[in-house]
Amino acid sequence: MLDSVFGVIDLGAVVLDHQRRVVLWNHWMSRHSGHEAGMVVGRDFFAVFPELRGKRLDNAVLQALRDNFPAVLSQTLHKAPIPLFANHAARTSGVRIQQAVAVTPLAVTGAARHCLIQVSDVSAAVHRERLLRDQALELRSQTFSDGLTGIANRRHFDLAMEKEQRRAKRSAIALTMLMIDIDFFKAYNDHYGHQQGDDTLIRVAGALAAMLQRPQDLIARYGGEEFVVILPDMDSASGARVAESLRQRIAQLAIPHAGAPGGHGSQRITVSIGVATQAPHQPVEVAALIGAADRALYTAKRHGRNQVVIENP
Ligand SMILES: Nc1nc2c(ncn2[C@@H]2O[C@H](COP(=O)(O)OP(=O)(O)OP(=O)(O)O)[C@@H](O)[C@H]2O)c(=O)[nH]1
Repeated sequence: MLDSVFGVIDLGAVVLDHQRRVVLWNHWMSRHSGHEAGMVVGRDFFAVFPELRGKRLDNAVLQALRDNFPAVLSQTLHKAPIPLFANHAARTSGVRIQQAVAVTPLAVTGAARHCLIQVSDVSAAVHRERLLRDQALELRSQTFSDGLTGIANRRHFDLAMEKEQRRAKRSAIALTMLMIDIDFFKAYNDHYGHQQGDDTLIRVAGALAAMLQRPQDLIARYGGEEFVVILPDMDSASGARVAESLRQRIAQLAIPHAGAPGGHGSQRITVSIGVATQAPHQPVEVAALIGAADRALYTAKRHGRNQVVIENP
């Protein structure tokens, strides 16, 4: 009866004696390892699978036989320790079964301790797990990026800004932020239509993002045709230089804006930028910093747009 059970269970079962010789080898093991029981019974398990010598399973078997300790091999660390294959095609292409392996000491009357190695096929579970992880990553990136332009969204900005402000305060370094707004964008939409408005937003966002070179800099879509940039560890003068280069870059794109009031930026798409800086030893609230950048932007708009204005919080 036990033989029949061992023969049909959907699990690899191997019993080793105290010398690590194979005593029992079930049908599942024959099918997936390519070794028939007749070929392996009586042989050292680690001579059958020499690549396992000195590995985690070797250690687990030693502990079970010597110290009477059971062990479960972590699935995340040892995904496919034993060369076992679902079928011939998988063997040819070298794709192993993903395994969960447990080693259990076995007391045997009248003989030194044996151990049982159980191997289950967790390929489906691993596959499902990978799928779920990929989906979670995808969802996470959607939660933090703007659907239209692909740059960070407002939520991402809010979290990053809080974090950078705390870091700047703690490390007594400067923190600069820019608020950028496309000029006469309502007129652009009115003239070219909303679809082309969207395309232009994508182009402007891409051009601004490409100008930021330090990995710690972050550009986000703040809403509508407004963008924000966080420039950690940057003082006001350097921040203003970055802002000016961004302004020039957008003007250089030379995106026609026939709907802009005559004379403005030679009727090209332009941006106005407000700059605000938290000085190294003068931390302010995030809201105060954003407020200052916003006021600077408003001043830039009032003074004719297509320009950079600095305001301290
Ligand atoms: N195509 C498109 N337009 C948008 C989007 N979000 C906001 N807008 C438009 O952007 C325009 C912003 O206009 P306003 O805030 O009045 O300012 P403006 O016309 O840019 O003028 P100034 O900012 O004063 O230079 C509005 O017409 C919005 O409809 C978007 O996702 N796609």
